[in-house]
Amino acid sequence: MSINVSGVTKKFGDFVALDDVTVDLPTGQLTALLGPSGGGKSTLLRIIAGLESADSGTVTIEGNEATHLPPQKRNVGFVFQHYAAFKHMSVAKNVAFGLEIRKRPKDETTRRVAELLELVHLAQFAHRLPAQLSGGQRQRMALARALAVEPTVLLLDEPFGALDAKVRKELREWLRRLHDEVAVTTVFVTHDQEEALEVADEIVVINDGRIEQVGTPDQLYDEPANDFVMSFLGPVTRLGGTLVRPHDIDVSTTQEPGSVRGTVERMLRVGFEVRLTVALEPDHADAAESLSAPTERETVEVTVTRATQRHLHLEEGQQVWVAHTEGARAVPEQAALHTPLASGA
Ligand SMILES: Nc1ncnc2c1ncn2[C@@H]1O[C@H](COP(=O)(O)OP(=O)(O)OP(=O)(O)O)[C@@H](O)[C@H]1O
Repeated sequence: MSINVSGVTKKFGDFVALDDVTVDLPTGQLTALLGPSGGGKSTLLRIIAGLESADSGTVTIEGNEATHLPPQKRNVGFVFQHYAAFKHMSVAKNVAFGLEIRKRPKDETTRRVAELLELVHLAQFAHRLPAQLSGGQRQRMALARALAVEPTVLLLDEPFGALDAKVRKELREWLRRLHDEVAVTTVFVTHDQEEALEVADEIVVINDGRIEQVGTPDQLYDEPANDFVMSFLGPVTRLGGTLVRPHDIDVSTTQEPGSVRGTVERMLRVGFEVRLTVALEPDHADAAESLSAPTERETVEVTVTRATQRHLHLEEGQQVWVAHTEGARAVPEQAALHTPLASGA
């Protein structure tokens, strides 16, 4: 195990930012720390980097006890959301900086910088100033600079967070390819579930200073440990006291065993899929209650393909029956959900 965090607690005054966190981050992999804002992701990353110290617990990097080592002795590379480049130095000089202060031979530095600029596809911009680069190019320069000193571990704190959606998407595909080429153990912070699912080998879900689940993207998506992880990783809806993904619900125009009757209230076509909002028939108990206090009908979100919609001739106002698909992942609904349901996210 490359990075081992054991029993780490961090408080800011009375506020517990990390609560007895233990996790192993595997060597050579790309791991995402994923969770909502304020959950403690950056604090954990900064403790691994040595930029913040834990109140208790230990950090080991490649078998070396690092808990009390200063950042420069941990051999980690770090990239922040807003990268502070040396404004008056060329891109090549910025990348060379770490090698020069380590007094590496000049020809070695020149060769290494050329290699790195090639790797991050900035070779043609070597002599530009950072201000003459786009935001995405600047972040690639930041990565080259962090990689220059051959860190054991690369730590990225929302590296693409300040960029627009299109560039962000390009850069995360690029990061995945870069990691496949360089294979340095990389940990990156993100609050974007799509980014984590698309890029990471392993995801650590952090919420309220605690780890909710650790697993591969498939494990987290298919076998969420609890309602929080399930809601955070993709759209969910409620049916029969459980949380279920909208595409894990079958729609039928005839009654099937165990199905619930409802009416298609809204139908929205989004690309290749069709999203239905089905208002469920209240059961007898609810119906009796609603006589005294009329309440809104319970609705369930269902996603079907265009082919299914056409085949069943589904339209608004139509009566349908809904049921969990066989083998659907359904997590019992808890009294209080940690986050609002993210339907259609
Ligand atoms: N230096 C500090 N002093 C006081 N509170 C802090 C400090 N740093 C972080 N916190 C608090 O600790 C909690 C966790 O912060 P952290 O930055 O680790 O969260 P995060 O999951 O990275 O969130 P975000 O995605 O918004 O960056 C937050 O509530 C934050 O306000």
